[in-house]
Amino acid sequence: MTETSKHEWDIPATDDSPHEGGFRADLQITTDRGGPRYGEMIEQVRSFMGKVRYASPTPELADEVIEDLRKLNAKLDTMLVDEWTTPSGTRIDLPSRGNITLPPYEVKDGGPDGVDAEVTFEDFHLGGNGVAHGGHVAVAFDDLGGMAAALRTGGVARTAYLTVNYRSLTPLNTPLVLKTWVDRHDGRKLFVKGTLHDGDRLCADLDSLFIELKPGQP
Ligand SMILES: CCCCCCCC/C=C\CCCCCCCC(=O)SCCNC(=O)CCNC(=O)[C@H](O)C(C)(C)COP(=O)(O)OP(=O)(O)OC[C@H]1O[C@@H](n2cnc3c(N)ncnc32)[C@H](O)[C@@H]1OP(=O)(O)O
Repeated sequence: MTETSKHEWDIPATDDSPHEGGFRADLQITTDRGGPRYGEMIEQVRSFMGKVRYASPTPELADEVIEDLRKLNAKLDTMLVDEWTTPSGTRIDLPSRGNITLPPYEVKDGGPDGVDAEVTFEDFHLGGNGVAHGGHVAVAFDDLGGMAAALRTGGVARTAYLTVNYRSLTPLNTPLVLKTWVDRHDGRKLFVKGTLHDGDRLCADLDSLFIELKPGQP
């Protein structure tokens, strides 16, 4: 981990903020980390990952891309912080909170009754035959199911099981409606259901259990 603090939006990692269990209790939700163009940077990376999925470079082009990527990786090496202070995952103004490991989604409505989001699986999320990889569908359900649980309890929960039923093919590059809601809440157990629709067509549905973490639980 390297430290830099050249800009007001650089928040360096420190050792004095204790790790309190699996998720940090004082997880900050911010819109300024990473600067005003962080979202654009994430978009470029997403677009690059999608192209890599389909690109068949000549050996010469592969050489060039490797060189360019080395330079880019070296740039990012100068500004790495820990997972609690990276903008990725806390920028609620950006799709998927700026978290590149999630398919991009926008929360249209969210509260104790559930979450209503629009998700788009992109070229990067290709499984085969032009449609989304089932694992990426599960990732979207995990995050937005976890969000429904978090918004119900006011604290972060962890996935105990996640069952996804794939009912029909999930298209790429199409805005889809993903809904999650707490079907039953029993002590620390939150039984979360969800659906993913392409228009009227059901692509997949979710049956899951999230467990509310105890204070300090790793
Ligand atoms: C502060 C701000 C708040 C607002 C924020 C709003 C914005 C929020 C935004 C964004 C949210 C982001 C959301 C992200 C979501 C992602 C979540 C993940 O992907 S998590 C990673 C994958 N999951 C794991 O790695 C788990 C590994 N497993 C464990 O850690 C444990 O097994 C755990 C925590 C799940 C349970 O362990 P135990 O020791 O705490 O609890 P025990 O006693 O075992 O279970 C409690 C009850 O649940 C049942 N249970 C547990 N696992 C079960 C299972 N698999 N099937 C059925 N029942 C199970 C047990 O039988 C027990 O039930 P009985 O109380 O006795 O009735």
